Amino acid sequence: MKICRTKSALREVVKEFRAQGDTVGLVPTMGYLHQGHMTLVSTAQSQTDRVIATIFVNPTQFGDEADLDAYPRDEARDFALLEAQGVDVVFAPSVDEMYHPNRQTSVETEQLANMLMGALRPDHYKGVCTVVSKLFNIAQADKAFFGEKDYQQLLVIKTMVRDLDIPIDIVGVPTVREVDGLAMSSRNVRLSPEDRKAALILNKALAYGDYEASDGRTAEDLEAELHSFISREPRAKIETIDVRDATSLEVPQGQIDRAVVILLAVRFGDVLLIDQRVCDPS
Ligand SMILES: Nc1ncnc2c1ncn2[C@@H]1O[C@H](COP(=O)(O)OP(=O)(O)OP(=O)(O)O)[C@@H](O)[C@H]1O
Ligand SMILES: CC(C)(CO)[C@@H](O)C(=O)[O-]
Ligand code: BAL
Repeated sequence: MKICRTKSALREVVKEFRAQGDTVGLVPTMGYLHQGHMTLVSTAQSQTDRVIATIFVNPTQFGDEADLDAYPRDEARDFALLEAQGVDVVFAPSVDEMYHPNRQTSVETEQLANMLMGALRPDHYKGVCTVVSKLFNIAQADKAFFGEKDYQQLLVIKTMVRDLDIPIDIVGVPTVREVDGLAMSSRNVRLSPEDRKAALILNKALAYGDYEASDGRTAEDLEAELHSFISREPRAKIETIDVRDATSLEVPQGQIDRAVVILLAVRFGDVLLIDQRVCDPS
């Protein structure tokens, strides 16, 4: 496995792959890898000849300095996992390598970036779109792979690619869960044992919501029911519960009769967890 620290080193490797006629898949991550990331990698390996994983904790998508500082990192372990899985290249640049000191350009999907998680984390999706478009430009991959767990992020990136005519296919990968149902996340290691147990309420709420969605509810009713369901867990501090159209993220009008997505953002201690589920009662 090649480790590239600079953009020019990565461009050179990609040029060699292209010369051999190989297709290239890109898996962007912020490291501290778990089985969710490894599933993105194996999906990429099944669809492209060469796979590049990137590890970069992107400061421009963190509004909260403390969240950035607390973000877990273990590069040696990440490299070992990627190598064992047969990844061709890992791109792990420094912040100075990624960003010009006088950078002036950013990318934003104006509407999608500022609703839901974007309203909760101002400028978050602007930071995501900017770094992801830079990664796309550097790696020139055929396909890029993202988790459905970060549902709004996936839609934001698909929209950016559509609006800016970026020549890449975006592939969404279903959420990988622990055996007890908790969605895998790098932030899970920061949960206390009590909060780790309490966080199981999220997946239970999604199953409950899926069942209730098919029973002639409005989105507003379902949000209220999910609110009382999750509130039964005293350690859960609800940030947002939203039931939205699964493709536009608009508020659905009237009884739910088409695919909606339930989006949860709930804090346990100081850790904000997100989870989602698409429900299609039609
Ligand atoms: N449980 C999961 N199943 C499938 N894909 C996932 C899962 N968790 C993260 N991903 C995807 O992995 C990619 C990199 O995500 P990231 O490195 O931020 O990991 P993370 O576990 O989501 O971290 P955190 O939620 O703590 O920020 C994203 O496309 C994300 O959607
Ligand atoms: C896509 C991403 C790697 C951009 O920094 C990040 O938002 C993530 O890990 O989901
Ligand atoms: N997986 C989303 C990246 C973030 O929380 O910043």
